[in-house]
Amino acid sequence: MSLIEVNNLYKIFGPHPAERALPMLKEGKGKKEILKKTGCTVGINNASFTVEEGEIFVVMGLSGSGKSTVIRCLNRLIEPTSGEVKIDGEDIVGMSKDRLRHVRRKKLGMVFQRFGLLPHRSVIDNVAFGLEIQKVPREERYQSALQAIETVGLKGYEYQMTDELSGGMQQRVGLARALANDPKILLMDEAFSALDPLIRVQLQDELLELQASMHKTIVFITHDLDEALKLGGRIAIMKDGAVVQIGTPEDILSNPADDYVAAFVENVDRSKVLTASSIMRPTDVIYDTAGPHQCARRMRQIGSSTMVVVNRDRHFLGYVKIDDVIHLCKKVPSAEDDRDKWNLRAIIQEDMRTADVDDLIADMLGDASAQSLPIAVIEKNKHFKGIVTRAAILGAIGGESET
Ligand SMILES: Nc1ncnc2c1ncn2[C@@H]1O[C@H](COP(=O)(O)OP(=O)(O)OP(=O)(O)O)[C@@H](O)[C@H]1O
Repeated sequence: MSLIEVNNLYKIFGPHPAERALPMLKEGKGKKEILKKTGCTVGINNASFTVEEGEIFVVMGLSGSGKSTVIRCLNRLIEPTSGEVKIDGEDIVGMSKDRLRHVRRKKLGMVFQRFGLLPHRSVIDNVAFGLEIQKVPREERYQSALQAIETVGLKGYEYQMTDELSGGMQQRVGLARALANDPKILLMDEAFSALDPLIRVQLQDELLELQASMHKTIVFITHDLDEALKLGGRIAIMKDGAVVQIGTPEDILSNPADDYVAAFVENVDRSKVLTASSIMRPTDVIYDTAGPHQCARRMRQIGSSTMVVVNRDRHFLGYVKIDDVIHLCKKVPSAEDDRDKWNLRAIIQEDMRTADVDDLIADMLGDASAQSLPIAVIEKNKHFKGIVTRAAILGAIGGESET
């Protein structure tokens, strides 16, 4: 089950939207015509998407495309005109006020662009504010607040007044306040947009780092494509209230759904968002306990002149070349028992480059050692996943293809 599920969501602002404007919108009438004939503004037009537990889901679009309206429908700060919004399986659209308050407190945290802090209160009292409203005893709420403050890197600033802090630090307080409740879901509306570019990049990096340990589910709104590509596991692109495409950064760059998305991503440097996992292919491997004859046979079978060697746990160890294998074969009598004494460990080369599954790999093009050999793609624990060739990298970033 998805943690957030939005089905056929509509929001129209203005007088009696459900009576005239909604049917017109469903008939396919445009935003301008509806405004002219009914005085109503279309905010969201039939949006459907799901957000999975633990992902960063970015909603991106130009100003006025409906991003803020969508995120505010997720916690019902805005009442949808029609449609379904399920949080953890519960439809919040028809939910009672009491239940909604409970869901907001326990499951949803929100971080705004303008930090929304209480200026004359200390950092800790701002962070603990939500818990204070919930009448959580002082000691308990301070404990949760201190932990959240430490998480966002503000330890030592607990008793500073928030209006004495820089913009970047205030935004950390905003984030800590949302985290203090330990919500499952963080809703972040243009959270970094008001910050200086350098601070903004720093907070993006920190958010990714935090996410690696916190595993929250994050809905992040931005109008900035670079930010969307950097943070988003998946990105929904909005235009005139409608979701025009949902996909991973690679999907969106490689297969834009329409001319609008294509124009949006036209000038993106693809090499910046290319990940090893998107262009690697699984490949045959040989275990380090194998003997040279066995390896030579396998290489002949698959017609390859290099072969990746892994250990029993599929940890990447290195590679062997056919010439070295044959050389070793000549020394070793062909017998199955060559294994123990003459296994491949003797000739494993260790300088084949490796890249994490999610590493950016374009810089490898510039490295001479990557030119002829493929790159081994590994997980953080060294578990071998597959290989990436130089031709695959060039193909993916639109350069000339080589074989
Ligand atoms: N309270 C409101 N009353 C009337 N129209 C509204 C209201 N809030 C939003 N709208 C309209 O709904 C549409 C979507 O607005 P929304 O603020 O969701 O867009 P956005 O993509 O978040 O833009 P921005 O980045 O500028 O905030 C716009 O046409 C906007 O004018």
